[in-house]
Amino acid sequence: MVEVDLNHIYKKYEGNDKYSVNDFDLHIKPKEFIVFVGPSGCGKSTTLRMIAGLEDISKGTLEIDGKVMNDVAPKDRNIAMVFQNYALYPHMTIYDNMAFGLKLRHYKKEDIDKRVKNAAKILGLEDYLDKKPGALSGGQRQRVALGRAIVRDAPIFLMDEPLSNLDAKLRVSMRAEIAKLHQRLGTTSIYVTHDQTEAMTLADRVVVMSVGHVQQIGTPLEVYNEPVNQFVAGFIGSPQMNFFNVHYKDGRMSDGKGLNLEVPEGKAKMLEEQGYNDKDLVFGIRPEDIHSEEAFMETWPNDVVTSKVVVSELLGATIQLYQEVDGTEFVAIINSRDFHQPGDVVKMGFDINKGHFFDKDTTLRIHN
Ligand SMILES: Nc1ncnc2c1ncn2[C@@H]1O[C@H](COP(=O)(O)OP(=O)(O)OP(=O)(O)O)[C@@H](O)[C@H]1O
Repeated sequence: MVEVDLNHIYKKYEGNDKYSVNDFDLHIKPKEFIVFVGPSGCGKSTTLRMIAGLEDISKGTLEIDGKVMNDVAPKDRNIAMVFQNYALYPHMTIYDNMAFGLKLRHYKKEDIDKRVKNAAKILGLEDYLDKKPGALSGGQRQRVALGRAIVRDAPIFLMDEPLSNLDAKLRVSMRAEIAKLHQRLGTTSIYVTHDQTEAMTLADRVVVMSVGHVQQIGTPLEVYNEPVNQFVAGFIGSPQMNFFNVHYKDGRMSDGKGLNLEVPEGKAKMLEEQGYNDKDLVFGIRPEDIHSEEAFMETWPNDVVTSKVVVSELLGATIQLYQEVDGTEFVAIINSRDFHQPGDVVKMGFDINKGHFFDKDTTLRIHN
């Protein structure tokens, strides 16, 4: 199995005055599943394409198993890539589509046959080998595209938004198939997506990017529970974390309107020790850390907010309750037993200990 090193990599496209990728520094361990995630234009595809050799690296080095690859041609990097628009040949059968890359590389006929049939078995495509892509569903076509990568037996898989052309339901099932495939083959994989759910469910480690810069690298739980800054906190998680502009003073925070809450001792001490007493801050709390249970509100009576329901989305076991307090909106995920209609006035308990404070200027998370 193969490791990949991106050492302080930069990319500037010809004609642009700014770098599209800045100081990308990452060591990818053998068998790791890495996901680059971030909004459109953040530089994730560019980074992937530099690894594949489809774009030049402006500065820094790319190493595969300790060998510098910057000037090695894409075909000699031993990398298999799956694209968003599967790029299948419409006039060829599924068998020939999967065999094509191997034929170009002059593999023996028997070897090709063995590899294609094995990949078809892994992907449940055995009954479709004689068909043309036009006869297949979107999900099946995407499987063929994966099959083309599998037959190569390449030690590195690169995937650029491979599921984004599929409908929502198919995306979820293909996501699970990709996870299973990775468990089975153990190929070092790099996957690009703008969908944080895909990133969280597939990755061993996530690289969160924004406007050409890596914001945080960590396991899905690390980036969820310990975001380095407000961008990561807001980007990872759905619905997204609620943010409030508050003023903190002597164990309380207030937004100057309907929000005036007690800050538990530990958090208050942390803020004061770092010089944040009597300062403006951003407070962030995830929807699942806002509670409707009486017992919670009795325990923390000074962290209860009275709000008005704006939208109530019933998801089954839970409801996403969008609410408003003096013009400030927030969302809570609560048990659907506590169902409420728009217009209802409700009380919600904020679990401040689970929340995060961010420096207003640097946007960095304040922590011990
Ligand atoms: N061929 C190119 N020439 C000039 N600039 C480019 C080129 N390709 C990408 N860029 C610029 O580089 C930046 C990063 O683009 P990139 O495609 O890597 O982002 P991305 O995160 O993959 O976004 P998306 O999900 O929209 O593809 C963007 O500002 C884009 O305009």
